[in-house]
Amino acid sequence: MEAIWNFVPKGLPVSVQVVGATILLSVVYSFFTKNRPWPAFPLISVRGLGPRKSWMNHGQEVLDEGFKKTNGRPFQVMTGTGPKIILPNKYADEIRNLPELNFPKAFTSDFFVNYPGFEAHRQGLTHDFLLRDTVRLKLTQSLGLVTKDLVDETIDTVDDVFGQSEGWTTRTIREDLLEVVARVSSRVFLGEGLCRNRRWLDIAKTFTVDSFTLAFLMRMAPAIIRPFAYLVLPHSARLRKSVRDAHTMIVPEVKKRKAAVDAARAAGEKPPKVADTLGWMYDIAKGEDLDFVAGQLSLTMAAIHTTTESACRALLDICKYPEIIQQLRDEIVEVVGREGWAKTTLYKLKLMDSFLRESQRVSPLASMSMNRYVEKSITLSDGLEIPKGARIAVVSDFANPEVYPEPDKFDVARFVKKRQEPGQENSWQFVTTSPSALSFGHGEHACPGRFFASNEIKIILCHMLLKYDWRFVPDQPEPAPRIFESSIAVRPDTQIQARRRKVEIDIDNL
Ligand code: HEM
Repeated sequence: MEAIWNFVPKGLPVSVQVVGATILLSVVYSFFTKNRPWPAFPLISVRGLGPRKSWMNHGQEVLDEGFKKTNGRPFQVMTGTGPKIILPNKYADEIRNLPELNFPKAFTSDFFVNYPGFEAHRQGLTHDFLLRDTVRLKLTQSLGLVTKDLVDETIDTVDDVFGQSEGWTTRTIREDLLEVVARVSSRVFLGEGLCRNRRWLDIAKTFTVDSFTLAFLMRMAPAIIRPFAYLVLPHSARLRKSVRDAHTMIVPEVKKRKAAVDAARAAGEKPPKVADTLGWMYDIAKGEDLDFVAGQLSLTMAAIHTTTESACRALLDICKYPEIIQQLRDEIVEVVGREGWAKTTLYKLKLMDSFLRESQRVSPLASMSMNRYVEKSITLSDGLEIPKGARIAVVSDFANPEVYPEPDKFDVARFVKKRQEPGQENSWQFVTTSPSALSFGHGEHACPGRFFASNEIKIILCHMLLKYDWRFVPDQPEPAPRIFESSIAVRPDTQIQARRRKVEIDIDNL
């Protein structure tokens, strides 16, 4: 130590010494924490940029280039938080249930879980069962029970958001659908009171975007200046306020439920039946004192923007292929008109189901899925070794002509036809995952909320298609998506037009 001080010029002010020491420590820290690429996998970059910038700004091009360069072999990309190994789609089935692969840890470093505001992400990492089991064991088992709530809230919300005008009005469609989905989902997540609470709806709508944007911007910054970036970026203050406000609203609800359950137990009675995720989460926690606010924010994050994106793309596809709308309306009038909102109605909307799957195939939310963290080195059946500590993802295969003949064509009935083949009835539903359909992931961690999302989108679309005509804004170019890393998103300023129409059936009173 004394030897180091011998290099420091005599008489240097202490403040300068401190600054110097900080810079030196930063360089040493960056050197040791720099995420190095894995030696056995080619690292891909494009357009003469570094690998990190290439991935952040031209993710899709990097994936195309990677497979071209390696002739379809695995390669790696450099994300803002280290390398990620990209596997070709053929590995999807083989890795889907491997116990060596961890789902939540794949996102730990992407979301800075130790910073205030990222509690929901931390919750997913430390108690991932809470969300998964609440959705899988409670919500999905209660889909029949919650249909009425979904329908009631959709009726009010769609009218509130899109109005009664019989002339064409221009809508910023992503924002509008986000409001609809936030309200309809919150009805089932938090009950009738909070689902219309303006502050909760703002949180439900902004929390995901703020946390993803903040994490993205922090990933762009070199590791050493991330703490400063966190302090100055406005998203972090908004995120912390959202968490505080969510506490104020949700904690009293949790206490109410806890009191009701405790009172019933004390009286030797069965706890009251609940039909919202807050109550279900409390059940799943089995007395463990978990952070239910983070749990709700986590649920909101998993559910609302994904569902909004899918509904939005479906509507854009209706504008792009206007001949579809009459076919979909005919089915709604026939099935919903005949059966109302019976338990099997949504299952019987087979053209709508096929349409949603085709929409997701042609415009997926991301060009890869199945993000996992490798906890223990694995060797796959063809000898491919994936090292412990690596993060991996599998590339989607939505344009494979062997699975999807004429893959460039939008065929609204593609999956109705597939389901009519012998033994294929259940293999091609919107919610069925497979290596060639990774929009909901695949295997043990495939999205447990997809059954709920499917019902919710169908109910919302039934109302929007019967009550309104839809079209692109005349003379405006077709809205292009926004691409970053591997995500493909509808631009927030995307506009289309709506016009109220006469309904064929009284869909509000079935
Ligand atoms: C169309 C809408 C949705 C899409 C496209 C979607 C997509 C996904 C994807 C790609 C995954 C990762 C799967 C994997 O890597 O294998 C996932 C996981 C998850 N999703 Fe969804 N999701 C949607 C809606 C929902 C909804 C509505 C909920 C809750 C009600 C939900 C809850 C979850 C949960 C809890 C996980 C984590 C599963 C685990 O920990 O094993 N999702 N989702």
